[in-house]
Amino acid sequence: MVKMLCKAGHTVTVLDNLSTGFRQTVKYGKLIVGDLADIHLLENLFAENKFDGVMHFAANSLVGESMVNPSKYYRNNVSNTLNLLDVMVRHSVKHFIFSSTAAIFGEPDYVPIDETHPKKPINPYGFSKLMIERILEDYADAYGLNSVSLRYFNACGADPEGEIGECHDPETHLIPLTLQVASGKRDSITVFGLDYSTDDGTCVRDYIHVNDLCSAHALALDYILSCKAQGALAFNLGNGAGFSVQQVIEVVKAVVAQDGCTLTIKNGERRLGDPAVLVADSTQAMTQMGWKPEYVDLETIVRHAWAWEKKQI
Ligand SMILES: NC(=O)c1ccc[n+]([C@@H]2O[C@H](COP(=O)([O-])OP(=O)(O)OC[C@H]3O[C@@H](n4cnc5c(N)ncnc54)[C@H](O)[C@@H]3O)[C@@H](O)[C@H]2O)c1
Ligand SMILES: O=c1ccn([C@@H]2O[C@H](COP(=O)(O)OP(=O)(O)O[C@H]3O[C@H](CO)[C@H](O)[C@H](O)[C@H]3O)[C@@H](O)[C@H]2O)c(=O)[nH]1
Repeated sequence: MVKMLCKAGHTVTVLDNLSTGFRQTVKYGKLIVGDLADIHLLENLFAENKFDGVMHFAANSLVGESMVNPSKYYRNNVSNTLNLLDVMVRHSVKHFIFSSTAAIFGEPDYVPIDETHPKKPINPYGFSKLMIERILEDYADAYGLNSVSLRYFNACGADPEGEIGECHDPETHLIPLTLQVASGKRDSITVFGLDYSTDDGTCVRDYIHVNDLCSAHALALDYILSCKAQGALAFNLGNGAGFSVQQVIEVVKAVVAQDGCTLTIKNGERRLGDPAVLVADSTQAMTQMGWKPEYVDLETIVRHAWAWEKKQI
């Protein structure tokens, strides 16, 4: 995102406590190492800079961890976000783009999931994000803070130029985990459940390229900066097409085979809390903001992620 903004001529300041992030990935813009819990730091930062808007990605985002340590999730994702929102209000910075998630919907009543779908999270992570969406509605009414919440489905891929890519520890996501098997970092990939009511029995997800998420953020910021829309908006972001776990693994297998790499695949039990199908209806983001995902082809997404993974070996 920072790369895209800087290339578009913006001046960007990054605030990150490096709890799960990495100094070396901030190749563009200025990095300030600090925590959103530090209100004095935030006050000084906003006093010293005249920001047009804020994009808020910082969060803890491991669903399983949120079940056993909800305090961490409500403190960081809700309380620390409130610190940020309040300092914005005090300094009259009125444009906010928020990283939300498909997890706010919980077990879907229907797919594809549009913005009017009931919001019934099934874990503290999802609740923490939904709480901020709710808070943003009140902050729009009371303080005139304009915001766009972007609910990502399964974020994946990597910088198409190969400069920046995904690096989580622990890694829990299907595509990077499968690629780590191909690169030799892991022994095998386990398919979590083959008894779902889907065509091949494995879960279906909507895989959306990180650069398409970034282009949606850039459009969202333009959208509220240009005063085309006000208030607290929210859009679902996905490719609109679902792929099963087995389909993803097949695509990965074909991509890595070109480098002579292979996969060891194991069948396992269902992972707790995994809905069978999560697919987004992104019509609103397209019609209202003019968003159009560019990297819709799963093979392209996997190729970009594989190019990044190969650089990590
Ligand atoms: N990766 C996905 O599939 C996905 C899907 C839906 C939503 N999201 C959301 O997108 C955002 C980014 O996700 P990601 O996968 O890049 O996660 P990530 O953990 O790689 O990035 C989060 C960043 O926030 C920083 N951070 C966390 N708490 C902080 C604090 N208190 N102060 C300052 N910095 C702090 C971390 O150091 C890290 O650099 C998150 O809000 C996440 O909930 C991600
Ligand atoms: O080793 C693995 C890892 C994952 N999976 C399966 O692959 C699919 C995708 O799993 P991911 O963990 O890659 O992604 P999720 O769709 O479960 O989670 C994503 O969407 C969630 C919202 O539902 C949250 O936002 C979360 O942060 C985000 O990564 C799931 O069916 C999962 O069961 C496996 O079979 N084996």
